[in-house]
Amino acid sequence: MKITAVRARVYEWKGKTVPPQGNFCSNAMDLLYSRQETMKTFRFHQWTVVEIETDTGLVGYGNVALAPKVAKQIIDQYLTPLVMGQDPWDYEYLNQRMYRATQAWGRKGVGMAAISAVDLAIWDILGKSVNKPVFKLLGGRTKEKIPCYYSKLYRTDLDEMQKEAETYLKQGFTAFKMRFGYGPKDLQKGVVENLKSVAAVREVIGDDTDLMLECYMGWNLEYTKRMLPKLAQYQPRWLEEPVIADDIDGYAELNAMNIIPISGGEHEFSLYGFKQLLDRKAVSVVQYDTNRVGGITMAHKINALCEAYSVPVIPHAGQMHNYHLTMSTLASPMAEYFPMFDVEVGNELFYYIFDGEPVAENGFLDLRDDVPGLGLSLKTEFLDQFDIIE
Ligand SMILES: O=C(O)[C@H](O)[C@H](O)[C@@H](O)CO
Ligand SMILES: [Mg+2]
Repeated sequence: MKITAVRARVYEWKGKTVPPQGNFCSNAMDLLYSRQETMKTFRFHQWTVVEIETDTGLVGYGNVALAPKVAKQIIDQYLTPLVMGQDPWDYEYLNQRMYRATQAWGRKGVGMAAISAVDLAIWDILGKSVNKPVFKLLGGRTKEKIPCYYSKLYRTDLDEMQKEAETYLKQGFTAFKMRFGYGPKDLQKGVVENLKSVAAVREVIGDDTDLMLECYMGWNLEYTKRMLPKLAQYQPRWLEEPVIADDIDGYAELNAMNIIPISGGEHEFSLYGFKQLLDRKAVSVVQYDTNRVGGITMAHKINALCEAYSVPVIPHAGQMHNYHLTMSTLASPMAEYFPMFDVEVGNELFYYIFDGEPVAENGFLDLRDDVPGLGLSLKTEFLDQFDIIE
């Protein structure tokens, strides 16, 4: 089998969007600007879809949501020439070829995200060529169904957050991730507001559910050290991305305090990036995203590394490319899950582009044994709400 075509298309959403409400979500820009300003950077309203065709007539789909227009340029100009005419079953060789050819500039960030999109499409083809779902090529079914956590609860009015939590508690979720709306610049008033929001959500979901807390890189080491003892009473399962991804020493210091497990990884890349996080005990939960980290080929290796280090893998964002990795390893106990919403941050844009995503029921997701490849097809229903950049 040979790769005969690679197409990278940017889907740019032009439909209705829900602007960030309230203090929405702390983030890395908060140390520079006001939240209303920083929330403008917090938009993922484009997605690049990669289609790879083979001489046997198969078509595989990959995707990338980090800097999608730049990722397209990287795919068109650098990665396509490296995979054209190649056998997709040589996926380790092809992943290494793309990774090593771009080492000078691509080993972190959008370079790896572009490689991931091509790699996902290759694995979609592999599954389709043997009529097996991708997880069956990685280790098979390790769970009857995948437990998942409801992920949203951005910081709005507390009664709105409580209503949202109640809605999804009633749908059977037993794990919830919420976002903080305040950080170091908001001083003690922000500390109080952060604690109020956690208390409000915990009050609704009860003490017998998992609660995860998301900072999205919006705090710093000093502030987090002050917050951890105050948050411990709410028994969070983890505190996510308190500092920026490059502050590995900060992660390690916070994790070593052993007050609340620190999680991260959605902004880390490659097998070596995660080896560094694990060697330095920087995180207690690894959260790579398979469409960022280097693709399925790379994520599969990281799963094995995490198993050896006894650090659980709970990939960022859910979405089918991550569910196959979670299904195929005991190192991954659960998945993140964004239900389909009006387009807000953009985490939900995936649902407007692809068909095939499983819908959570009672806090579980199922992957079918009889759907080959990644199990996705391109949705036509919302095409008129996208500008497509070929
Ligand atoms: O962990 C997550 O889901 C990400 O950090 C989100 O995609 C981001 O929108 C922050 O909530
Ligand atoms: Mg996160």
